[in-house]
This record gives sequence, C-alpha cells and structure tokens, in this order.
Amino acid sequence: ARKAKKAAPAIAPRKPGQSDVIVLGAGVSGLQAAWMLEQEGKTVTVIEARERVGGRIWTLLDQPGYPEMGFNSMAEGYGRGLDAANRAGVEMVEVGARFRYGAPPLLWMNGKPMTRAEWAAFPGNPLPDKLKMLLPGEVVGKLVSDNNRLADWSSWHDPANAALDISLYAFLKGQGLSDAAIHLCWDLSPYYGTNAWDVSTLMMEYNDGFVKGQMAAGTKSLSVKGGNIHLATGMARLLKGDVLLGREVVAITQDGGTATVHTADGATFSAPHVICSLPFSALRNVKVLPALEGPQAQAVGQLGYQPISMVFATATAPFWDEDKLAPGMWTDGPLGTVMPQRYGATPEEITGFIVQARGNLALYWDRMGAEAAKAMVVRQIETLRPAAKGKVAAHSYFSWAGERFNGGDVSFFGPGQVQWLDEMIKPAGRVHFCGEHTAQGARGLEGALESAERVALEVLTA
Ligand SMILES: Cc1cc2nc3c(=O)[nH]c(=O)nc-3n(C[C@H](O)[C@H](O)[C@H](O)COP(=O)(O)OP(=O)(O)OC[C@H]3O[C@@H](n4cnc5c(N)ncnc54)[C@H](O)[C@@H]3O)c2cc1C
Repeated sequence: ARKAKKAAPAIAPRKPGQSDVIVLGAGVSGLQAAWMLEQEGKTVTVIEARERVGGRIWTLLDQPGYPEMGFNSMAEGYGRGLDAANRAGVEMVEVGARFRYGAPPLLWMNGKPMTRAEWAAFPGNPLPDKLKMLLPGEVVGKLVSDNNRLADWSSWHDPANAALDISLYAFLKGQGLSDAAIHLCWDLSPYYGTNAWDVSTLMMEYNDGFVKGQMAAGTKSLSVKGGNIHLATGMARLLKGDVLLGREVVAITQDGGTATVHTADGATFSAPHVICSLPFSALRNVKVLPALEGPQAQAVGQLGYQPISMVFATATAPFWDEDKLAPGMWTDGPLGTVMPQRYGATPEEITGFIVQARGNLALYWDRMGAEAAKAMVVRQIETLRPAAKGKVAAHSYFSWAGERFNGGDVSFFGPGQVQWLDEMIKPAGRVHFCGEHTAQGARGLEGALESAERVALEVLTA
C-alpha cells in the first residue's frame, strides 16, 4: 500500500492515521465529501482499495483517443460537476458533436444492416404502428418520457408514490408493447438491469425528469480534455489529508464514541465519524458491526448494479468507407453495440471503437473470458462486415460487473425498492453513507456529488 501523495501539514495537529473523519472510497463522492469537510476545518483521511483514485471514472490513457471505460460526459446543468472540474483545474471540452458526427449507427437485425426507414417497413418489426419508426434503443426512453406519471419527478421517492413503483415490464405492457418488443427494446441492451422485470419504473421516471432538466439547461456534453480521470486526480490533489491507496476495507466496527475501519493488511483507523462511499455491491463484502438493519440491510444485500462490459478496438483501415455503411452498429446478436470514438484532432478521425454489452449479454461475455470475448467481437465484426476482415484489432476488455471494487456500473432500483432510499441513506450510528446510489435529486456523477454535500452536512451537524 502507498499514499497518493505526501501528506500536507494537517489543519490541526494529529497523530498519523487519526482524523476527525475517515472517508471510505476515493471516487468522486468520497473525494468531494473529504474536500467539503476540510473546508470546514475537519481533518480527513481517505482510504481506497484500488491503487488509484476515481472509482467509476476510468480512462485508458495508454490507448488512442483515451477511451473512457466509466464516466463519459456531463451536461451543462451539472453545476456541481462543473464546479468540481474548475476547482480541480481541468479543462472541459464539448464532445456531443463528436458523438453525433457522421452517419447514424445502423440497426443490424439477424445479421443484416437496416436504416430507420427500412426498419419501419420491416415485417419483423414488433412495435405498434405509431412507434415503428423508432429504433429499438430509442423506444423505452420515448415511452417513459411521453408518459411520465410524476408531475414533480423529484418526488420519486416520496412514500405517497410507492404504489407507482411497478416494474418497467408492467409499464411497457401498459403502453401496448408485446413481450417480443420489450425483449428487443430493453432486454437485449438494457440501460438498467438485465431485463424489464427487474427495473423500477419510478426510477426510470426520476431519470427522465433529471435528463429533461439537464436538456433545458443546455445541450452540450462536456468531458475532461485528455481524459476524465484527470478530474478525480485533480480533486484528490486538493486534499490536505492522506489519500491512502491499496487499502481494502474489510470491516467497520463501532464502539461508544468511535468508529473503527479495519483494512485487509491488518491496520485499523479510528475516528468519531466514518463516511462510506462504497457501492453497496462492494459494501456487501465488508463486515459491519453492529450489523445494519431493516431496509438498509436489505438494500446493501440486494441493490442492483448494472452489468456492462466493453472491448476497445481499433481499425487499421477505414472499412466503413469500403462497405459504405455507417461505422456505428446496434446489433441484436452477441456483438452488442459498436460505438465509433472520434477523439482525434478532428471529429472525422475515428480513434477506435468501444464495443459494449449491457445486462445479460455483458455477463455472457464475462463468462466467456476476456480473450475469448475479444476474439468473438473481432470475428463478429468481420463476419457481418467482410470489408473489415483483417483490419480490426481488439486491445482491452473491461467488465464493471467483474471489477472487484465495484461489481457493476451504476446502481438501479427494482420494482418496489425505491422505498428503501430514504432508509438506506440514514447514518448507522457513526457511519454515514454517500455515493451515487444514495442520490435523491440528481443522477450519475452529479448525483454522486450531490450525495457528498448531504453527507458532509450530516457529519458537520451530527
Ligand atoms: C460505464 C459508465 C459510464 C458512465 N457514464 C456517465 C456519464 O456519462 N455521466 C454521468 O453523470 N455519470 C456517468 N457514470 C456514472 C458515474 O461515473 C458515477 O455515478 C460516479 O463516478 C460514482 O462515484 P461514486 O463516488 O459514487 O462511486 P465510485 O466511483 O464507485 O467510488 C467508490 C470507491 O470505493 C472504492 N472501494 C470499493 N470497495 C472498497 C473497499 N472495500 N475498501 C476501500 N475502498 C473501496 C472503489 O475502489 C471506488 O474508488 C458512468 C459510469 C460508468 C461505469
């Protein structure tokens, strides 16, 4: 284990390893909470299991175009995110135009490419007539957006709305989709969960409200110049206290006025307050004594985390110019989604492809193993597009479900589980909780930062 940096002089004299607050996890929520508490004069130690900061921000700095395996971009309405970026001294650049540049991705059904118009007229299109023009990946978002049942989306976790917490499957059936349509439009590449049965509609409506708010604030998508990981390293650099890397937390115990954190190397760290930013998928492997109870214990045990796996590939020649088909692909087969990355000097340049599997397909790739999955991806592209033969190389494999300290991408609530939220974020004695899964009014990175504000205030007023 090593320290991220040499400790700067502490705000108040203290013994090494002793602080007012110990923060578990050096993702953005942990780093933000630590910074806010230091601004209020608290001494803080951050303990992180990985040998790096950033958590779900992870850029492959050794690959062309610096592909992002985690956090991708923030919208103009990310007040907290933009503020953190400013403080961290990183430059934000507009990337939305690069996402949208060039021919739109084609739909590949049963191994054949299709334009939107061809899909609308395709006899195998299972959508109701008024939706036939929508590509499978667009349907659910549009239905939720057009039929959001929440007048005020920020009330999504209000107990008064608990009866609305039905499965996405039930909601989509109510919108007239057949099982075949639901399978195609959600289960093959689900934004949340592995299928439409295990996703809460209330959470989808909350997400929709947040996205609408963001769109109203501006349409730019902003990423960190040179790679998003620089946001996390910049935030860590602002801290006065230690950021201890390579220290896996294995237990959190409480006794009287002290909470004690035990790390895998046998060390212990005690403080009046501990902030735990670990995803519940990671916290469920940590011993917590006294044990958590009620909905909080259930949420730690059961909250869902999104399986996503990715292959980063490059092309030695532009095979898309040769076969005159869009480089981007949404497939109904084991290839998943092929997304061109335009991170060169100009958007015309394709620096590589992120090939992505979500939900059950991601878990299937994971079971295949990294090397076999990479080989399968190359073989699939070459089979579907003969012009690509010998021109595609797969470089890296990344599975969020397989990541020991995450166990999945973002959290998602299942039907009936939204009622856990207000209970699961309450402090358990001297242990306080933050992280994107505890956000109440924002999503993604902005939600992680929002949760850091709440938890810092909670500790300051405890
Ligand atoms: C593929 C992907 C794409 C995304 N795209 C976007 C996007 O475009 N826009 C957006 O707003 N958000 C996006 N997000 C979400 C965003 O990245 C997250 O919401 C945010 O980074 C979560 O921060 P966090 O601090 O809550 O959790 P994390 O970043 O997961 O931090 C938790 C930390 O705890 C550490 N930890 C775990 N177990 C232990 C242990 N036992 N001991 C010590 N430390 C431990 C982990 O290593 C980690 O560093 C994306 C996420 C992914 C994965």
